Amino acid sequence: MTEYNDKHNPKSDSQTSKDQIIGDQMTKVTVNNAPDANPATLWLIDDDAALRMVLADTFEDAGLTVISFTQAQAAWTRLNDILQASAEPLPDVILTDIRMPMMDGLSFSDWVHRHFPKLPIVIMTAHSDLTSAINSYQTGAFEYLPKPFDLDDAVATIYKAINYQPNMIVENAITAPNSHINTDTLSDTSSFDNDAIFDTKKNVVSKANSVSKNNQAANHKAGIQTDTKVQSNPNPSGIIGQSQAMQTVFRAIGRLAHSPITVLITGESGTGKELVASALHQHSPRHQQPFIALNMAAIPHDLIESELFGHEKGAFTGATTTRQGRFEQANGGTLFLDEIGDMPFSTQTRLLRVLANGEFYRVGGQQPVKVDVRIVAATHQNLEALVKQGKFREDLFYRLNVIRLPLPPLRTRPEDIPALAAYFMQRAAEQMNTPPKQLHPAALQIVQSFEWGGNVRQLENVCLWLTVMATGDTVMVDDLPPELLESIPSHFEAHPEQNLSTQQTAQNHQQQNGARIENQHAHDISNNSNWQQALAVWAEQSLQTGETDILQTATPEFERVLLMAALKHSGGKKIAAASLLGWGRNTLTRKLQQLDISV
Ligand SMILES: Nc1ncnc2c1ncn2[C@@H]1O[C@H](COP(=O)(O)OP(=O)(O)OP(=O)(O)O)[C@@H](O)[C@H]1O
Repeated sequence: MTEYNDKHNPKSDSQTSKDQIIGDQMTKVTVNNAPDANPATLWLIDDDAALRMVLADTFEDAGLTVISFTQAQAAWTRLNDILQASAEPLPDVILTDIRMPMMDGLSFSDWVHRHFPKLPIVIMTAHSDLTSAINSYQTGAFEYLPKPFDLDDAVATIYKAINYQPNMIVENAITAPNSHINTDTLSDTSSFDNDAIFDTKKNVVSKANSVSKNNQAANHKAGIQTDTKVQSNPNPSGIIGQSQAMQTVFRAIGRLAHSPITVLITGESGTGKELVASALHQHSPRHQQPFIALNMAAIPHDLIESELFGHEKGAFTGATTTRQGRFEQANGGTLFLDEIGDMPFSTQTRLLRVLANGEFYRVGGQQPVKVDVRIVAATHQNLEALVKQGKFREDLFYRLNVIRLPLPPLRTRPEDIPALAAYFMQRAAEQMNTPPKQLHPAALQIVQSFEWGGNVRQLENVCLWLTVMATGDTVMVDDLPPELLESIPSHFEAHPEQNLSTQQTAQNHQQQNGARIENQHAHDISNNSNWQQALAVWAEQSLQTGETDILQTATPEFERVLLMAALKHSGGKKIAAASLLGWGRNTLTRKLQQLDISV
């Protein structure tokens, strides 16, 4: 007989674990290995049996009583019974997947949060984008775990949820002065598959979460509303990124969007500070009010005060009418103060006053103006250093620095580049009214290893440049702009064959090819000591950018490398090279033609 435990009634004599499905609900007899005689109870909801089993084992090993459900609806039914005054106690925490048949995890989380606001829910999802993070937190979830996640991190998150004090979900992150967004519980999400696979017991890899058409009907029956507006556009903020660093940013936006708290976004120029500020506004309750962005570095210092606070008629020469400042224009919404480090000292003092009491005077004004504005500030400068140099007010710094959201430079997250480049190529093509171009894998490799001092903005501009300047549908290495080509180490020419001309003399061909082949070979040996690994990385990146038929792309490249090595070894002699490769002479000739290699 199957039974389930709760924390007030632990099954002390059980030393084994077994699953049994009863109807659509699976209960699990729990092994209580932990010394805690009164373990907390976790309800685990996922329609993937293998994933459920791994997670259940992990949480049991961590000392929890686990009750597993194959569907959110089964858990919902049980919670409904509890709501109808059943004697059964509530779980201490719920961990649920998002996409499941009948009822999805977000709708379930929303319902639970409305009926049991103190019951923490952790949501796991294979869709590690901003929308998933925002949606999860908007349903009142305690935490959001993008798959694949580290099981140790998942356990830590679940225990954090169990110990959490109600009403502290947002405050956790925002009330601690000068807190940075925590990256501790995140793991690398750059590679997830759509099939149910288990990498190792440590990394949970995602499954294909098919959404049942029954979802909406079931939700309707259960009186649950789903946010179809958000779901209809998969990426309304246009923020791309799957790297761990960007996951942290998404979680921060998800957590902070609903709070009126001041946020200081830091990061190099072009990392997306304004985009993130706008996303914070877009996903906030203020989204129907104005989002006003003002760049302190772009306004002459003597105009900043009237720009920010407005002025009365006659306040200064040229002030022929009374004018509202940005603060008034942003009333009810968000004011984004970009390059805050460039704000003049005197304006800093006035800003501090507005932040303190929400009031200010227009330039030349006698009456205080009261506004309700959320401030999001940004800087690429080191504000602490500016404070030390006496250029930035320390008290303003502390007021702005309540929550700091650092954005990672692009060079630290090359795994985001394929998707970003594909996105910008598509956008540029739409702008130019041409079909989108694709980066050849060799060109992409160079793009990914570039330093990107101008960060995402520079990549965006390069994609625009390529859309206009590159000739074919596929951007080859030679098509790249000079700054990228110059960045290639002198011994490395990614695809030397592209530079070979049929008009060169035979001797030139042989000499040049010999040298190029040698260089290429040296590069390959020094960089691809584990070529299978390099190939795996390439395959993963190609698939992430939505490529198909990758074998068709990879096979000629594979042959090209071997062919170049054989030619190098034979000193450019084709018959010898063919024999080194195990090909006949005709095959080699055909391959040279197919691969467009001139020897
Ligand atoms: N993660 C991202 N996904 C998609 N587009 C991005 C991303 N990050 C930045 N961009 C794009 O890059 C460009 C620069 O971004 P943004 O202006 O927000 O950077 P910034 O950090 O505010 O720059 P600056 O400090 O120079 O003002 C914009 O066109 C923006 O849309």
